[in-house]
Amino acid sequence: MSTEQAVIQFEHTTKRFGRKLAVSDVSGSFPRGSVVGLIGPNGSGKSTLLKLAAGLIRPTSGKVWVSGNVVNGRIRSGVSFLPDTNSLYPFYTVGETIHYCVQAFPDFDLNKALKMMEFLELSHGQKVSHLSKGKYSRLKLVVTLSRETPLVLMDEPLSGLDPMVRKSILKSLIEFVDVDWQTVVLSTHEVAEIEPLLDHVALIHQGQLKGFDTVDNIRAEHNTSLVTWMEALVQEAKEYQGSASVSV
Ligand SMILES: Nc1ncnc2c1ncn2[C@@H]1O[C@H](COP(=O)(O)OP(=O)(O)OP(=O)(O)O)[C@@H](O)[C@H]1O
Repeated sequence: MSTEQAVIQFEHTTKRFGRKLAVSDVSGSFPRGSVVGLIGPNGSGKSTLLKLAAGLIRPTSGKVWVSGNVVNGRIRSGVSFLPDTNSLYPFYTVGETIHYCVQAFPDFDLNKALKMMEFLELSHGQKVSHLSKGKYSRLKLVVTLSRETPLVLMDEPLSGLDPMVRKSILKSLIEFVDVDWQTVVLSTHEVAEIEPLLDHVALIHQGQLKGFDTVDNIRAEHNTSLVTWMEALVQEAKEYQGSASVSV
């Protein structure tokens, strides 16, 4: 895939935290205009890959390209990032948070935010520190998805949302994304729940990219669900490691 077609490109990207190898020699491209699911077991390196693409951390070696430019530091424009931590100012109200975003991000679409807030039943006067976990997660989604950026990165966007509603919430919010020019990459453990929303899926295991394909191909060629595809590849990787460790 050429750099023009790819919105994110990893080129032998490695990230170490001290002695811990979090991402190991990942090479691959994520295409423009799709919804990509980053899946893998706990601690496999999903968050680290997203942070590398957002420029929040730097690779130990190798490169990361976003929209054709090498990532050298935090990207303020062109990328909207939803972290898996509590990232909102607790002393603001919901309305003040939105106002802050309008000031901070020239690409913030206020009309979109207001529509999402209405749909998600968020009231302007509520203080962020008083929001329930679910409402807090909803506000994070509004803040992230209201930005008109070519790349939207979301780390565990379903966390904190009530299992009864999270699928319908995410489905409705993804409809606010214009896949003609925007790409969404989201990490999740809830593979089965989000399968219908995804165009592509990338499987990360022990810091390595073990699989990348369209969801349609996985269903057609492997005649299986994403969960089964993921489990088979993880098992294969474990068996390979087992056989490699006994060979001399
Ligand atoms: N700042 C850090 N310092 C030390 N180790 C880290 C740091 N961040 C991540 N790691 C380690 O790197 C590995 C990959 O972590 P990462 O958070 O990227 O995985 P993940 O797939 O997002 O996990 P989860 O699904 O549990 O959120 C883990 O072993 C983790 O403990």
